[in-house]
Amino acid sequence: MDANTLNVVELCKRYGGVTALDRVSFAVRPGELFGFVGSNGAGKTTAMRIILGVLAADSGEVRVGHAPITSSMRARIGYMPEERGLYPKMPVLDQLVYLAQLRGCSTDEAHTRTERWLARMDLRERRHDEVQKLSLGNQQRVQLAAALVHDPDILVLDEPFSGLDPVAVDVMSAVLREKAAAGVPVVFSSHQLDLVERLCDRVGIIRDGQMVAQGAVDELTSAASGTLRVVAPEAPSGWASHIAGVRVLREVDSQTVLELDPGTDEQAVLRAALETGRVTEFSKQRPSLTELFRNVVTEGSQQ
Ligand SMILES: Nc1ncnc2c1ncn2[C@@H]1O[C@H](COP(=O)(O)OP(=O)(O)OP(=O)(O)O)[C@@H](O)[C@H]1O
Repeated sequence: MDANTLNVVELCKRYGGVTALDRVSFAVRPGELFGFVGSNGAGKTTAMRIILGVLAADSGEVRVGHAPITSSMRARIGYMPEERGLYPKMPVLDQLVYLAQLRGCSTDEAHTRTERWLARMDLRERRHDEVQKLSLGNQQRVQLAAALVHDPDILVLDEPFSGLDPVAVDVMSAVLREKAAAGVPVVFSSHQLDLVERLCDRVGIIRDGQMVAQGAVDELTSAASGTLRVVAPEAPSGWASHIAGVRVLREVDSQTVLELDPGTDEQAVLRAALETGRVTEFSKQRPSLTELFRNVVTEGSQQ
């Protein structure tokens, strides 16, 4: 394992009668963008707070490489907390310089890096404004700059995209990609699954404190039961409804969309379609990450 891999091992955390985390494990390698997704209250913020040491786990461990994380390693993490946590009355420039110094930069270095991030985040004209006077999206840009200004070795961002306009989403995405390309392990939580699908190398889906799926988006969506689109112009209505392991999702004119249980033989479906006459299209559609997420989350709530 790479010495800079962020390694979360079997974390457990309870709040009274609520199990917020139940043996949650995942690893984020240098250069990897890891998307952490789950419904409200699934346990994402709790896991991130434990990584940062803001909260203690009941059991389990956070490691960097093979070594248990130390406070000096934690100081090298760039963190964007969900509750944000900037000083509302402090001007943007002073705030970033202060945070950079707090994390070990010299005064000159803190100013140079702050200027660089202000330019990158398109905040130069706002440098002397109090944070509380900025729009929410601009406060978020300052928050990202605050997480990055000390050039961290690891990035942990709690919903960095929430409330951003499309231009700011692009800026944020580009910055995260760059940091990952520079060898930083990046983990972020988000409810914007199309964005997670586009951006991330791997994702982890958490439900009620348990990691229920984890892997590359491609791997997860290709392993999931997808849908089949069949165009059979001569087929009578309901032609597929008797096939075992098959559910008819839609039937419009000659087009039928089917969902197959895992393990159902697609060739049997094709044979059944051919028995009705011509088949002009037979194609498998992978679920999107959003569909996969919905399936995983609803499966759990039906148990
Ligand atoms: N300080 C606390 N005291 C009691 N329960 C808490 C506390 N913090 C979190 N919880 C509970 O722990 C569970 C996990 O919460 P957490 O904030 O980690 O979820 P989340 O996945 O980040 O949710 P969201 O997407 O809404 O931000 C929830 O049931 C929540 O109500």
